[in-house]
Amino acid sequence: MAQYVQPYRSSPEDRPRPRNVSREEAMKLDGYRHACHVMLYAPTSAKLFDRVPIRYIVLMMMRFDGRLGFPGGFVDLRDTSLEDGLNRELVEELGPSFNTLKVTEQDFRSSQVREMPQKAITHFYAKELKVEQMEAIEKEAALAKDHGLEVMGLVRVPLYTLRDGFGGLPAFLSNNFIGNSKSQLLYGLRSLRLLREDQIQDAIWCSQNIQY
Ligand SMILES: O=c1[nH]cnc2c1ncn2[C@H]1C[C@H](O)[C@@H](COP(=O)(O)OP(=O)(O)O)O1
Repeated sequence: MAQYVQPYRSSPEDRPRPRNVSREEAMKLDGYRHACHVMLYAPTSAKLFDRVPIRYIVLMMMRFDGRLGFPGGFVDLRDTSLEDGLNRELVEELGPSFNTLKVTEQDFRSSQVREMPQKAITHFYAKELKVEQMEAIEKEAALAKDHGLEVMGLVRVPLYTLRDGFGGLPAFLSNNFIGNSKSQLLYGLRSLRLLREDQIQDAIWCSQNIQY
């Protein structure tokens, strides 16, 4: 359930940055809420315009607040584990597939602690699927409980950069992202080697320096 939180009044540079912690350390910290989100991805041989390789389908969503983020949400560790709580959120946001297609501890990638706007730990997961599973999730999501409410729609992340130097991943990165989901996306692309480091750096640079 989304909660209203007082907006930031400080400039971005003044805000404390989230820090990486191990899963073990994260689980020992007191006084923090835990949120879990997952990057679902699937290798594909599809080509845009029969020419530009899509390479991977990577799923994010447009949230109720107009920002991009990954599926998932807050998990109450008093009555569930991180992964059970995450799968429950996924059923609400994406549909019943996640009663069987479960995200597990093996899909865990990282934890980050933040102090503002409220003390929270964000746990990030990534799960590889087959194209057919991904397409089934996309179809099913329109019938999920949260569709049109907390989830305005699923989006695929373009991993290519078009000839104009901005279309594709750079333009996508210039959107507004919730919390640390943009750094989670870049971390996921990097650590799973869905893109090379130079491709990621170029896309970040173009997203900040070129606008069409
Ligand atoms: O994709 C995300 N990556 C990191 N942090 C995220 C992401 N999406 C939301 N958040 C933040 C925002 C909130 O502080 C918490 C939980 O938000 P949400 O997913 O909207 O969860 P509820 O529906 O409120 O349970 O994580």
